Amino acid sequence: MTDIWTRLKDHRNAQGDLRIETLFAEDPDRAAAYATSDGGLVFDWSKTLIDAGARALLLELARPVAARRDAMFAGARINETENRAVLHTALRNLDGKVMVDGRDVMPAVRATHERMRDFATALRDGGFTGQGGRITDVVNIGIGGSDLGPAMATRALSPFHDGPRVHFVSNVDGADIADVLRGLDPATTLVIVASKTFTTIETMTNAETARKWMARQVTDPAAQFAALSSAQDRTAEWGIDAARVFGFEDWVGGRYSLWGPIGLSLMIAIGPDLFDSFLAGGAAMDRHFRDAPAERNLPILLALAGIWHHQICGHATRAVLPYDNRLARLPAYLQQLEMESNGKRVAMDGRELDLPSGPVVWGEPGTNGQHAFYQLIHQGTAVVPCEFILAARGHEPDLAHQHLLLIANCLAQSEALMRGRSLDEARALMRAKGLTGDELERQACHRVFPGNRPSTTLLIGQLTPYTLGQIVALYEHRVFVEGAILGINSFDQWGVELGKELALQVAPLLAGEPAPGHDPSTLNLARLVRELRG
Ligand SMILES: O=P(O)(O)OC[C@H]1O[C@H](O)[C@H](O)[C@@H](O)[C@@H]1O
Repeated sequence: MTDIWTRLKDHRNAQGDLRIETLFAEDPDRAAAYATSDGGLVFDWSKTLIDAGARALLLELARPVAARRDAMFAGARINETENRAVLHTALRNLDGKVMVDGRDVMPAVRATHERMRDFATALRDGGFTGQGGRITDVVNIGIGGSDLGPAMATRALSPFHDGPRVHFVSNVDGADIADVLRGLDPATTLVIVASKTFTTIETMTNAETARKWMARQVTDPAAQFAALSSAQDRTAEWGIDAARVFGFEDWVGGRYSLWGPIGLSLMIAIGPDLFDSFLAGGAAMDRHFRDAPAERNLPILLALAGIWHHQICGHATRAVLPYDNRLARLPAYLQQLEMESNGKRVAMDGRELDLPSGPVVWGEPGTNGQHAFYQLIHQGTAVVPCEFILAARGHEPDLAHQHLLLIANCLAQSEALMRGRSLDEARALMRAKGLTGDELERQACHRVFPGNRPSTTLLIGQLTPYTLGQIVALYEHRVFVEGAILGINSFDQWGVELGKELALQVAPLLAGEPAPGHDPSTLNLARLVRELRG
């Protein structure tokens, strides 16, 4: 562990039971000094125990990030275990020139983007039809990065939908596709098979099911399929016409792929111009990440707050709490982005990490979470740093009073987490209710909130394609910064392989075939399943 980590831990230890409120009392400018903004986004990290000393040390920790950031944007093969460049940023900076192995990759990126625009426009204005007429519904079949991004963003931007209805199928559980296809007309439905590798078993199984469903009603099912993939040989083999295949290169990681062809369903829903506005928001965040000094650099500050809470303070999880119902899928999206990227046990050079890697990320929109798990956040024994996300304006002018109530709840939660309620305050409350003596004491202790629980708030004006682009790129770069500081390769995902391999070996067991090498518990469970299936 380098000296700087030790100094940070020492600093935290020296803080002892310092309270966040004390930091505000000592520094009248704290609220403003720890509310960093760019491009209309405000990141308030004042309700944390990061004081001036911690801030200086954290910024020192971030110093080596710049070189790696520049290497990423320059197309260096920073994904070393897969020997790939990392250039999802090229998908949203369409005017640029990006060299990979001496070749400018941007003309091809722009050409695909144009084809996507043309296809989406044709679907939306009726230039492309199904065998039963105008396309009314689009079903995106994909999983992981080929699902979570477009599903999250499509839901987030529902006020901007003016195209065909868009649905998502991901799970290999037949219940998923059955529920989505029920009620759809195959003759007016377009199925998009989204898979970078075009080998993912869930996606290929669902795609086959959709093809059979389509074939029952239309004469040429393949004509109503499109594919998004970097494996164009496989899409052709599967029978999808190259005119409806939108490709991308291996330097776009699955969980970073929303900006290109994998975003087609979103483009169809909101239209190409608003999709470009989403890209512009992401590109603006890229410029900010590249140009802003570390002390005002939002991705760096989000990452440093994360490192402070997880690696330094030892808080095991982080809650993402969007006070925006349309961001309901954001926590799931961030789970893949953050946990698949930084949930590693070895550093880039193969040595075991001597610090914890990324935290468990979880969450639900407010105010719903308040009536479910906030009890633990306020009074449980574990400290859960909370990340609130909030838009000043909603999209329902007639319901502005509800939006104000939503905002009030969000601000109240972060205040309550920090402030808490002392035993004396709890006693006074009980006294006001007429309790006295032992009964007062017995009840009061349950009403104590320890407080001093950290939170940050990301505030935006309104959730639009542009601001969503800013937010998604912000989180991508935050993950990058955390990975760079920890020395992790944030762009591979070897940890998903073993389970996939074993699933193939377990399948014969379920059919009652001999399959050597399984443990007694798995054998027993497979036997019980066979019995229950009859
Ligand atoms: O897009 P695909 O190749 O179908 O991959 C879909 C997903 O599968 C894998 O399990 C990876 O862990 C994910 O990173 C990826 O997004």
